[in-house]
Amino acid sequence: MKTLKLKVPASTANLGVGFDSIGMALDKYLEVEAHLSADEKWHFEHIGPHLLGLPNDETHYITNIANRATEKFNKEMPALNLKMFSDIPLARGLGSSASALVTGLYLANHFANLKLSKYELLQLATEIEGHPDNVAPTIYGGLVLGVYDPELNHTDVSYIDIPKVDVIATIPEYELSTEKARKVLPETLFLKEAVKYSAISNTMISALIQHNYELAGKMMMKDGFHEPYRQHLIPDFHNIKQVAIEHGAYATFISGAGPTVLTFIKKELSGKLVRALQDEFKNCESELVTINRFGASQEIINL
Ligand SMILES: Nc1ncnc2c1ncn2[C@@H]1O[C@H](COP(=O)(O)OP(=O)(O)O)[C@@H](O)[C@H]1O
Ligand SMILES: N[C@@H](CCOP(=O)(O)O)C(=O)O
Repeated sequence: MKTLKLKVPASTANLGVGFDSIGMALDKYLEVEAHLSADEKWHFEHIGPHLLGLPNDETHYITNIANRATEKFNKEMPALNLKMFSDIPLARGLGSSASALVTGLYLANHFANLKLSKYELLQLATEIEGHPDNVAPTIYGGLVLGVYDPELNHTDVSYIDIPKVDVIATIPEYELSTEKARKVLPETLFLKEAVKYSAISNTMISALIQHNYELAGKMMMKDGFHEPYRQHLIPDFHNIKQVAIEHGAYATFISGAGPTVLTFIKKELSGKLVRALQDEFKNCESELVTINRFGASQEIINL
């Protein structure tokens, strides 16, 4: 039986100061095997702890996305049988919903024969998500910067080299939905503030391009777009940052909408810090995560 196999990475959005614009793909994955359903109904089999509680019929988010994509191109989405495994914890700021969204689009592209390019998949993904910072690295891999213009319904993206640093994710055991974490943000900023924080963001990117991680890290921790409004939702944030800085980290910031906290640190220092974080914050899982360079991948196999 012809089966589509997808491997779709996690992501960390914002990188401190790039709210809704900057993101990086991580080596954690949503993996899916899909084939046409014999009884024309959707069936999901979830393997592993991270997908617990998700529906196993057509009410699934992935079905919804696949149907939306096919309707847009006046095609029909056939029902599928899916087996899914994920090591991306849900609602932790590691882009689980973006990986599900991208999965839905890849399924539609293949099974409804939409023939969309990666560029077009990105346009569609951003139109649905409203910002490219998770979906762009999920599709392309690496570190991606982007902007979505809702009036033109168009997304532009650009890439820079992935930083040569070690990355530590400190993942709390509780969930924080992006929806809730967006509700605490202000509607507007004064021009003076917007100028200040976009200047910080510009400087951060330039420093990353020059591999000046001291300066990039300093800028990453001066965010004014989201972190000040969200940090109260993550009670350990301040202390995690403190421990990381004491261990020589370049920067510690909220991953996506949180509650995961991400740290950039020199390769020589990362082992000691990850063990210290694990010892100190027992209600969190602290782990070294690598950066994914290639984005979502697919292959067709005969099972
Ligand atoms: N593989 C998946 N299949 C279906 N729905 C998913 C999947 N992954 C995530 N979701 C949905 O997305 C929600 C989490 O999204 P969100 O709050 O944006 O957090 P994050 O994307 O940071 O993990 C989950 O509670 C679930 O409803
Ligand atoms: N820019 C968004 C990113 C949300 O990322 P997620 O991984 O938490 O879904 C935001 O900060 O709200």
